[in-house]
Amino acid sequence: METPFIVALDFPTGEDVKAFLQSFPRESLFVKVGMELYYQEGPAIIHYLKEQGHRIFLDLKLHDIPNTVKRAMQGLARLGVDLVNVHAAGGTVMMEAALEGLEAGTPNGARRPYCIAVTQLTSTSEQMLRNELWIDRSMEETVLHYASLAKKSGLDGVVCSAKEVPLIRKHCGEAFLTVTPGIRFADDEKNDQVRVVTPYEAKKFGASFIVVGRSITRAENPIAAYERLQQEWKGEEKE
Ligand SMILES: O=c1ccn([C@@H]2O[C@H](COP(=O)(O)O)[C@@H](O)[C@H]2O)c(=O)[nH]1
Repeated sequence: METPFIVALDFPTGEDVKAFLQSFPRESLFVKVGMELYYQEGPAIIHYLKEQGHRIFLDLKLHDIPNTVKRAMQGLARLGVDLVNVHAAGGTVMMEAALEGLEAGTPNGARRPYCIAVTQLTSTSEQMLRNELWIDRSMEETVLHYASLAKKSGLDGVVCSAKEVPLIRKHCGEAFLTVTPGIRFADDEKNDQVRVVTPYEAKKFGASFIVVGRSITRAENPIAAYERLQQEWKGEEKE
């Protein structure tokens, strides 16, 4: 899945996506389709993006009883996306069922989509963890525990903040994928994100992939923002 940059296509319609992608006429991107877009456009948007040569992270964060997740994953595997996910909070039996569904649904000769688990959303703070979710552990301990459950279930990696990557790498190994949203340039608004890092910091923490939405999609010049991302990843942080 070579490029480390995943562009979150958080748009309400396929037409908006097409208009946005016109800025990148010659680029084969790694894009993320989330709930906003998929719930409106369904499989058609996946077929369109595949035809255009883009790689796809279908970010639907499945979290349900094991049988439901297994059957849903069986259908998603047929779409031919590269990466899908679940919530680790669904537990190991649910995560194992997700993999079984993906394996059953992957067409002969194709590679099954990578499957990763959300540890804790990057919009969650340690205070929310304790006061709302009643998880009486630090953010790092909680994220590491959920990552360990994902690894034990056979998943390929996790969604986490880049801040937690060094700890996860140490315990789950270098091959375990860390896909990290909550990315902002130093001069950006955080919006609803809490555990935020810059692209430069994410690289230093060792993230496998960074997921970038509004910093590119809502930029005045998305191409310039994408190029800035590439520069920062190479180690050149803008002052
Ligand atoms: O913990 C998570 C899991 C998923 N996301 C998704 O990533 C993008 C981030 O968008 P920005 O505009 O760069 O904030 C968005 O699609 C989320 O659904 C996440 O942010 N955190």
